[in-house]
Amino acid sequence: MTDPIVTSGLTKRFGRQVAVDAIDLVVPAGSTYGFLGPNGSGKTTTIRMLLDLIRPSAGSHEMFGLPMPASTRAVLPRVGALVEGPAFHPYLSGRANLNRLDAADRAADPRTSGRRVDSALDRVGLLSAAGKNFRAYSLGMRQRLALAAALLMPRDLLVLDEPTNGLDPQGTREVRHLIAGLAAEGVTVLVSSHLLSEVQQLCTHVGVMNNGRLIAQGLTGDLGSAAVRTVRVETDRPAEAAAVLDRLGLRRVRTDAAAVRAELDGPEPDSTAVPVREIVPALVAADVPVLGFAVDAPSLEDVYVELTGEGFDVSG
Ligand SMILES: Nc1ncnc2c1ncn2[C@@H]1O[C@H](COP(=O)(O)OP(=O)(O)OP(=O)(O)O)[C@@H](O)[C@H]1O
Repeated sequence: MTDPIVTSGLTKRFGRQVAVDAIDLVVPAGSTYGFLGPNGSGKTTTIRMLLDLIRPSAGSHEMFGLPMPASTRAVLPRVGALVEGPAFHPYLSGRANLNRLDAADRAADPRTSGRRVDSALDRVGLLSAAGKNFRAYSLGMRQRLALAAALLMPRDLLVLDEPTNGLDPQGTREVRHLIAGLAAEGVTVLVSSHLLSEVQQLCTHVGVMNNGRLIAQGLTGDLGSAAVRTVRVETDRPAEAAAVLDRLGLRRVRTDAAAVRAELDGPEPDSTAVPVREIVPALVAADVPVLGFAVDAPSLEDVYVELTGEGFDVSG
């Protein structure tokens, strides 16, 4: 199957600032692709270029194998998008707002409009609040309505920019569930997020943006295993422990008051990696008291921090 999104050197400059810097993004068919990165890293700008809301400064992209923006009219009906929310009318109900949007879609059959609108409202859990005025909606309800708007027609690809922004934990879980359900139906989903835990739970693939560049991309599981494992030795003699780890050939040995940490292996499978089982005996042989010992497998968070040098808001 053709990949729904393939970009080549896609670039956007605002004046002198390079917001998106020559990225080669590949969103495979059937994937749930988590587009991760800190605020300002270029995710929204990328999404806006993909949807032809702004024109790239350089590079190109294809969607479903068709060149963009030349094929916008053929491609966009296959794409549901949640980007900066559609303009909802504040004095109309949620349902009336969707009715308007549905009526404006030339591909939508007016005879089945009511059914489409109700089913979209139901999917996002807004059916019972459908009659309320939009302006009485909470931020979370507005976000759900925007999602419902993206789901009015069946889509091959959904592009969701921070869909859980403004949602409470319950709402976040529901949106995650909804996305998982759509993915299970075969819809490809590109979802941007600064929430690592969200991406880890939901996405088959991950791309990490930093300073406008796509610095990593691949299967969610592979990204974690590409990073190094670390060893942590708790001891009241950290300097001596550090000397032992150093001698064994561990990398980036660093100490604090009560522990020593070091890297066990490099990013690639490495035949020169130090066997874990040799570490504690070597410490004991050097008379270093070992009060605790752990090998930490890297999480996606470690990879992210390693790649971007930034902390991550994992709690949301
Ligand atoms: N229309 C614009 N004019 C000038 N600069 C812009 C414009 N849109 C975005 N930028 C800049 O481009 C950079 C990338 O912004 P973008 O919104 O794509 O990041 P992001 O990763 O989506 O972050 P966020 O999660 O905060 O939306 C930022 O430095 C931003 O200030």
